[in-house]
Amino acid sequence: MAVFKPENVEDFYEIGEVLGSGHFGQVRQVRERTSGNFWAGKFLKIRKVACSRLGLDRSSVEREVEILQAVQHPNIVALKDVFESRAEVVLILELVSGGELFDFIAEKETLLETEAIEFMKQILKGLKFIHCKNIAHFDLKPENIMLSDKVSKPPNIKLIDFGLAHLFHPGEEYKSTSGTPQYIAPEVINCQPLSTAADMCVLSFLRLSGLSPFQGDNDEETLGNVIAMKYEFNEHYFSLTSPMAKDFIQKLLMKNPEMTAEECLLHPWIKPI
Ligand SMILES: Cc1ccc2c(c1)c1c3c(c(C)cc1n2CCCN)C(=O)NC3=O
Repeated sequence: MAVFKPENVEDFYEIGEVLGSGHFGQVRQVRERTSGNFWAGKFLKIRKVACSRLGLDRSSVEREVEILQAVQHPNIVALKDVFESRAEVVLILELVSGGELFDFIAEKETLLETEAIEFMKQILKGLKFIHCKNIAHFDLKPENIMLSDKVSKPPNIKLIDFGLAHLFHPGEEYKSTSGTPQYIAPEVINCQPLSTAADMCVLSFLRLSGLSPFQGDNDEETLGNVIAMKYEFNEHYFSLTSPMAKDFIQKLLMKNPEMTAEECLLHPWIKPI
C-alpha cells in the first residue's frame, strides 16, 4: 500500500480558492509556505467503509498517484506531493493557469489550421508518452485539456485529471463504464475490453470544431450515436477545413481507430512531407 505524507497539508500550504469540484471532491489553489509558489491541491474524500457510496476507494487514489508519478512530460500535469489525513488524500499538482483549451479557442475570432495542428501535436505527444507506458487517460475531454499559462506562444498544453486513467498490465483485459457521454469511446459503451485506442476515438474532431461529433439532444441520443459511430462534418463548422484535416479525423472516428498517437504524429496533416 502506498504511503502518503501523514503531516497536515496546511502546515505546508495555504489553502486558497476553489478552482473546480466533482464527485471526487475539490481542486483548490494552494500556496507553498516556504517558496510562495502556487500549486493546485486536489482534495479527495476517501471512503471510510468499503460499502459507503461517499468518497473514493483509497486504491483508486493510489492508482492515480502511481500513474502521475510515472508520466513526467511537458504536456502532462506534474504531481509534486501527496498528503493523507484520516478521510482525505490531497494531491499537490502543477497549477495550470491558462484555462481550458476550448475557452482559449472560443475567445479567438478564427482558429487557423496551423494553430489546430500545433494544439494537436502537443496533445498527441502527451498521449504518445502515456500510451507507450501502457497507460490510457480514459477521460480525454475539453475540460481536461488546459493551457499552462496565458502568455506562452504557442500556448503550452497540459493534459490533466488522471482520475479515470488505467495502467495496463500484459495480458490484462480491462473494462470500464466511466467517462463523459459526448466524449466516451464506443468500446466503453459496448462494455468491450478497452485499450489506449479509446483515447484516440474522438480526439481530432474536438480540436477543429470544439464539438463532440456525436452530440445528440440528450445523453441517451449521444450514447446511441457513439455506439453507431454516427457523426457528420457540419458544414457550418467544417466548410474551411482542408481535405487533409478531414482525412485525419476520419481515420480516428472509427470503432477501431486506424492510428495510434505515434502514427498520428506522422500523418501528413500533422507532419507535412
Ligand atoms: C486555474 C485552474 C482553474 C480550474 C482548474 C484548474 C486550474 C485545475 C488544475 C488541475 C485539475 C485536476 C483541475 C483543475 N481545474 C478544474 C477545471 C478543470 N477543467 C490540476 O491538476 N492542475 C490544475 O491547475
